[in-house]
Amino acid sequence: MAMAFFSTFPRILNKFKFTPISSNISKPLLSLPFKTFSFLASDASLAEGRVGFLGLGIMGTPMAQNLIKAGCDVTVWNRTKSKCDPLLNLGAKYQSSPKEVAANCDVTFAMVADPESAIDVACGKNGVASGMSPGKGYVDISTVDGATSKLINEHIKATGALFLEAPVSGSKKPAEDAQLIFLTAGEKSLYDSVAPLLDIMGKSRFYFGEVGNGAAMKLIVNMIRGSMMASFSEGILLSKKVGLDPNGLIEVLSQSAISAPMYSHKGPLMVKSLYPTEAPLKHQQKDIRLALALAESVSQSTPVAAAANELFKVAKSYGLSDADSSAVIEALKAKSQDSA
Ligand SMILES: NC(=O)C1=CN([C@@H]2O[C@H](COP(=O)(O)OP(=O)(O)OC[C@H]3O[C@@H](n4cnc5c(N)ncnc54)[C@H](OP(=O)(O)O)[C@@H]3O)[C@@H](O)[C@H]2O)C=CC1
Ligand SMILES: O=CC(=O)O
Repeated sequence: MAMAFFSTFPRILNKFKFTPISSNISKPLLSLPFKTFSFLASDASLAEGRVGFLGLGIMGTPMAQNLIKAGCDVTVWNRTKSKCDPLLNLGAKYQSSPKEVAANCDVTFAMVADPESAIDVACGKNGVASGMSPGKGYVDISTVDGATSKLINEHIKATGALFLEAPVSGSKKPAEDAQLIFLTAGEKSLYDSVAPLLDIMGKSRFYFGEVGNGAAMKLIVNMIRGSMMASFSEGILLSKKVGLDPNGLIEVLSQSAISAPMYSHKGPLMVKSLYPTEAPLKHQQKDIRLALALAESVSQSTPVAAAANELFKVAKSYGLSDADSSAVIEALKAKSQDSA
């Protein structure tokens, strides 16, 4: 199939002196058998590709900004229209529905909240599928389950267009700094074509084969993330209770074999009971919930994640859905007070 936009991105990248992809793929990835590398198409004679971006929340806004700053021709849409304004001020175009964005762009990205919104945006009335046609591509970056991704794939493929799922690991700051990790699966030719765009927004990318595999990888990563955050919260509170400085714990962890950037980044704020939203707690709980369903579908026992899920549910019931996921610590504080 002739994919007009496939060969257009190199032109954009040449124009803006984009770093070749091989230089920003981190080394350890090279040893993984399922990692696929792509190279840019060489025909730079076609018109520049038009890129659509749907969903301008915490993640979508900086990702779309990076595309615009790199010189891409970006058209945006968001359910709450006012969130488009900062992007329009940077030079983005606007269309009034996902359908119109898809119809006016060569490749369209979506970064929305959850399975329900991803299906709505892709398959609903005035959704992406109704604006798709052969030669176009749709890349869903939202974190959803495999069944949702497969459903969207079917709707997009029925139009003759191509589909790629590409959820990301990395939060608000990595999105701003173009340091995201893309976990993709689906149409390989679309992966190859949009690789330059993924590289504008991220630091590395994986290709996992058939649709659903990228979603599964993302859910597993975030299941681990949620369990880590719950355990870290317990550690902070326990260190306090036994008279240790929790900042000391954070320092020790940072030098230890179990150090994680998340602990150093969020820990000092958690000690001060501050939870500026980077990764909304409701999304973290959604990810563990979906990961638990995935585990159940293959009869894999996940008791640690199940316990973490309960804690996130308690935090949600305390009105912390829109706080950062680190606010899960509040659920433990409340628990200790309840039992005191
Ligand atoms: N924040 C993070 O650290 C990370 C988030 N993710 C995942 O990325 C996705 C987006 O996250 P994030 O940007 O943080 O979330 P936000 O809550 O900040 O943004 C959610 C976006 O989804 C849109 N949306 C919600 N419901 C609908 C709907 N029914 N129809 C159309 N649009 C809808 C919102 O529109 P509106 O503005 O109108 O509400 C908004 O643009 C989620 O799947 C999340 O799990 C992945 C990695 C990291
Ligand atoms: O979804 C959040 C992340 O840090 O990844």
